[in-house]
Amino acid sequence: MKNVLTIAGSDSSGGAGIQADLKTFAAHGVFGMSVITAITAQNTQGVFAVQDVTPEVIAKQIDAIFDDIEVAAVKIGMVSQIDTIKTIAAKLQEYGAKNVVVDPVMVSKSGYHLLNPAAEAALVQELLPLATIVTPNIPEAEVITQGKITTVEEMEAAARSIYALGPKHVLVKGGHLDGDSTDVFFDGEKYTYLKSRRIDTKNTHGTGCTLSAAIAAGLGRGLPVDQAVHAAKEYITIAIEHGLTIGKGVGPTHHFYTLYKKAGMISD
Ligand SMILES: Nc1ncnc2c1ncn2[C@@H]1O[C@H](COP(=O)(O)OP(=O)(O)OP(=O)(O)O)[C@@H](O)[C@H]1O
Ligand SMILES: Cc1ncc(CO)c(N)n1
Repeated sequence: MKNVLTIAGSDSSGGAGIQADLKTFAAHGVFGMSVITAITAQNTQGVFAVQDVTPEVIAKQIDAIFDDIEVAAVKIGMVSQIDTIKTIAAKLQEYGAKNVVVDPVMVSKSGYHLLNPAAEAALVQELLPLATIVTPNIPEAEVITQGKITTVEEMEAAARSIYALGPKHVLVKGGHLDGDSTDVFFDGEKYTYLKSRRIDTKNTHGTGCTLSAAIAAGLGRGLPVDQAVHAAKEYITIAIEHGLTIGKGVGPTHHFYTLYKKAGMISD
């Protein structure tokens, strides 16, 4: 089995962050490991508090893993602060981490700043050059490129200018545009479009985390980047289709629908 690491924040309600990533890894048959960057008090209705983990303890968690265990891929999610970002970047370089997926998490669906706005430039400068692939949603791509994105053509232009910042591949996610949910993938030469019809649901908590974790799982299992991205898009689409009405707000997606169905554990 391949070992895949998530470096991200904890979501107490289990729909996003570390918890979504580990469920996604389990559903993909890879062994999941975690470095927790921050603890959030969060549920389907909002984020109520955040405690950042110190850079020293983040560095120790990374050392504990890389000193002992082969890491096939790394996914980076919520990184909170400039010092957190610098610590992660230095450690990943020290250990020569491969197959690095950067999900540039900035603001939660409920509007909470999970990344200190003052740390946006550090995320771009320190983490994007280390990324095998970076997966911004539209608002994140707007911050990175400092421009407005309202069409697929503007997503293409954004993917190209984000590519110029150093990542080997870019996936601009279209979940925030109206109409079909088309993601734009750019490998430095050509664009590929990952289309899915828009699923009419409120249960989309953690979709971005899940997609990036699924890409990391695919890379860890040895898939080429484009195949890992396509497989991850199929996975997130099924997970959204069978999203769970848990809590009073934006519920989580279903990580194990296909597996449970095959095992005869669910009938619908
Ligand atoms: N209603 C929907 N129907 C179909 N696909 C969707 C829907 N919403 C999001 N997606 C898909 O889910 C994936 C995640 O995209 P999205 O833009 O929602 O990420 P995000 O905003 O980073 O998520 P998060 O809130 O977890 O940060 C993309 O592949 C997107 O196309
Ligand atoms: C901890 C955490 N990471 C990422 C997200 C995605 O928005 C979230 N809601 N919470």
